[in-house]
Amino acid sequence: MPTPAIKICGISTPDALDAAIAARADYAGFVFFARSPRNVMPAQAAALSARAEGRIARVGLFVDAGDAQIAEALAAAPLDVLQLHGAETPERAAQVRARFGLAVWKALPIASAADVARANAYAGAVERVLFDAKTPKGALPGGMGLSFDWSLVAHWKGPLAWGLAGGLNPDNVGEALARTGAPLIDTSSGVESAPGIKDTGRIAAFARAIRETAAASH
Ligand SMILES: O=C(O)c1ccccc1NCC(=O)[C@H](O)[C@H](O)COP(=O)(O)O
Repeated sequence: MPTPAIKICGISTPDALDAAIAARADYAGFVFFARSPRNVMPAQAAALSARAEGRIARVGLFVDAGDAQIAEALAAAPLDVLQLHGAETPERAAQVRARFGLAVWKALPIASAADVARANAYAGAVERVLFDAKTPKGALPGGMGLSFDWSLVAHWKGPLAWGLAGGLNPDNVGEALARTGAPLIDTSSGVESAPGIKDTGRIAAFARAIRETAAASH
């Protein structure tokens, strides 16, 4: 199995960003959502974006954001990908892609096969879907350390690129990769010591576990 792309989400400090780069992660996620313990303010995002430029791709995460909020973030911090993590429809996602001219990823909350099937509607509207765990009503829509039944997306052959998220950490990511063959793996709380506090050792261990699993499959 090829080594999947690795995304470390919820980065809010230079140390965490440097750890993701040192671990050879492909994507660093910055959360623009006020309720999140990982929320970054525009000035903070600007510094992180500049530090990341040319070293790791920058993903901005938004939850049901209007154009004005996304434009404000982009004015402060150039981004390479916009990740939509709310209830955005395929039409809204396509609108965001056209308006900002950036790759768009749509996160989908998964608890059943019907949830996975919803991904098909995003073909042509976004570059990638990210299968994540469904979180309880009223809770944050991501970054909760919850996983879902990986067999629902095992070796998914849909009409667009995809990724796996939700409750992944250095201890379980090898099994998740072996069981799903996901081409992109995303984590946030699984590489933290407390909500919003990234642990550089866990970031390194996460990437190592992924590479060891991929290498062992050859
Ligand atoms: O991380 C957050 O605080 C967050 C807040 C609101 C929407 C999404 C959020 N995170 C999304 C991510 O990309 C996470 O990496 C993904 O949900 C997996 O999180 P975790 O289960 O903690 O690894």
